[in-house]
Amino acid sequence: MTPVFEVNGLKKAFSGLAVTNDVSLSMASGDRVALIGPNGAGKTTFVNLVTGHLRPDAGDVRLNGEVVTGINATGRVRRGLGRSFQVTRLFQDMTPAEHVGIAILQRDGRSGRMFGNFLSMPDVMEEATGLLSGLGLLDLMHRKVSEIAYGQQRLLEIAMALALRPKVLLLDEPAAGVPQSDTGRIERALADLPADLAVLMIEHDMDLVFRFAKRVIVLAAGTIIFDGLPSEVTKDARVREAYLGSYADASHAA
Ligand SMILES: Nc1ncnc2c1ncn2[C@@H]1O[C@H](COP(=O)(O)OP(=O)(O)OP(=O)(O)O)[C@@H](O)[C@H]1O
Repeated sequence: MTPVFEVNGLKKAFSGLAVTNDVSLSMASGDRVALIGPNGAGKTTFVNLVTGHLRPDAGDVRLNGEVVTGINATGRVRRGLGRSFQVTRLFQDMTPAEHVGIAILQRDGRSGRMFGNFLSMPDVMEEATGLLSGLGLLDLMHRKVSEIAYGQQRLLEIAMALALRPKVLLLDEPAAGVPQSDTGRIERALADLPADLAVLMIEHDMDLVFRFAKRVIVLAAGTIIFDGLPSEVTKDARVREAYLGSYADASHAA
């Protein structure tokens, strides 16, 4: 079966320093993969190469078998690549309903002149309501973003990414900055993501990684040093040395 997402021999250097160093991996529909690694390992650079926000020096990115390396970020979104952002990029004066509504219109190529009255479009609002309801945001859908909690803003980002009906979803630290009391909501949202969606999550919180991922990829100094089962990652000598030593030595060690 053709992988839904694949990168081959991806390379990127900044000022001669290899930040992505011959990275290859593939994912199938329904995969739940965590990408971890120490600060500066190159995780964000990798995501930017995949989304089309950075151009690789070598290698290619494929979606559903199609090489998209020469296609811009918008074209990749149209081909099924979704992304939520590490830093919140929401408009404080707009509501969740408006954010998701705009994402739906963009997906359908109906943006532009229709922005003004889409809140009165039954099909758009029905879909937006369903998405926001699925993420526990129904009661807040007509409140301003500035009035809702940070954890709920992160959920809204996921709702917007899902509105684009991705086949592959990149989640950049979905729980970062969310108070402990609200991380349960994020975890539930992750558990409820569509079963056939391939999800690649960058995350530092290892407890969340172990609850979410069926496969863990470890990046260190731009190179994949481990790609395998969560139960194996804490036992791997290179991973322990590069990243997980203290975690693996704690009671979580498998
Ligand atoms: N545009 C750039 N120009 C020069 N160097 C860069 C650029 N972007 C990233 N780097 C460098 O590349 C390396 C990897 O950075 P990157 O942000 O991809 O790592 P990361 O694994 O996402 O780190 P973190 O977990 O801290 O977010 C770092 O040394 C960083 O300083």
